[in-house]
Amino acid sequence: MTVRIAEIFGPTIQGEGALIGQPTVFIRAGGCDYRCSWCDSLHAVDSRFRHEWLPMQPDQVMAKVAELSGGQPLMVSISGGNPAIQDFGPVIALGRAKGYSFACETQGSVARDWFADLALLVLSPKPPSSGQVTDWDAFDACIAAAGAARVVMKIVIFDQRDLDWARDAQSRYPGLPLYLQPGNPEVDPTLPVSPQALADRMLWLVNETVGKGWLTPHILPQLHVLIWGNRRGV
Ligand SMILES: C[S@@+](CC[C@H](N)C(=O)[O-])C[C@H]1O[C@@H](n2cnc3c(N)ncnc32)[C@H](O)[C@@H]1O
Ligand SMILES: Nc1nc2[nH]cc(C(=O)O)c2c(=O)[nH]1
Ligand code: SF4
Ligand SMILES: [Mg+2]
Repeated sequence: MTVRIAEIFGPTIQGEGALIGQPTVFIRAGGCDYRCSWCDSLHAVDSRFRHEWLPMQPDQVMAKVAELSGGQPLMVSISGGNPAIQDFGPVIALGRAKGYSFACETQGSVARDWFADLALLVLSPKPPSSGQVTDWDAFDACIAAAGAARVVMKIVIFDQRDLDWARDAQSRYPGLPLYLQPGNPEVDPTLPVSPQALADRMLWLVNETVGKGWLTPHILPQLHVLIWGNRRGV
């Protein structure tokens, strides 16, 4: 069985959420069941780019990961698109046998049994600004599928409405560690990103959460955007 792969890149650092700063290689799956208005990875979502997505066998995927990591087993981050619309079980089994561990980013719309084989499942339900609607039953199924694996929730915030929505999500899942990250409205890979604008969005988010007595979330920027802007493959 092959998987459709938009890109495999690294080693880089995990720029978002619970593993921020950790060296990792990314496997970006092609194809998504969502169409978020502000998606920063359209080259792995929009069918206009479908011709760039390569069908790969699990051993080909892991050979590329090993080449990029210099054969050193590290954390592999599976993202997309939505990797959960495909079967990454064989890739993860092969990688784990070679000493790699795996984290996966998904919106929580499709549950997979291979979630239980992850070192970390990052569930990133989409707030109102995305234009998508969360199916909480599907989200619950993702948490159940993860079993004993570590699970966190990461929510992108563009505005006050998103923040109110995130607060509801947190009260729905009080046991899930919550990571908030400011939304990046400038996702064109050919245009520069303003570090000051990134800092301003972080400041707004900190003031609207910590400053409003909301004390439990982790609030983090997209570190890779700060370093490399919207460049692909970093
Ligand atoms: C490109 S998505 C791929 C994985 C999966 N489809 C998902 O959304 O979780 C990876 C992460 O990037 C976040 N993201 C996408 N576009 C963004 C933007 N414009 N600003 C900030 N975060 C963004 C998503 O919310 C998600 O947490
Ligand atoms: N460095 C880096 N960190 C990331 N964290 C989540 C990413 C993603 O697109 O899923 C991402 C990415 O594309 N690059
Ligand atoms: S779910 Fe993720 S990959 Fe799919 S459109 Fe939204 S942000 Fe992009
Ligand atoms: Mg990204």
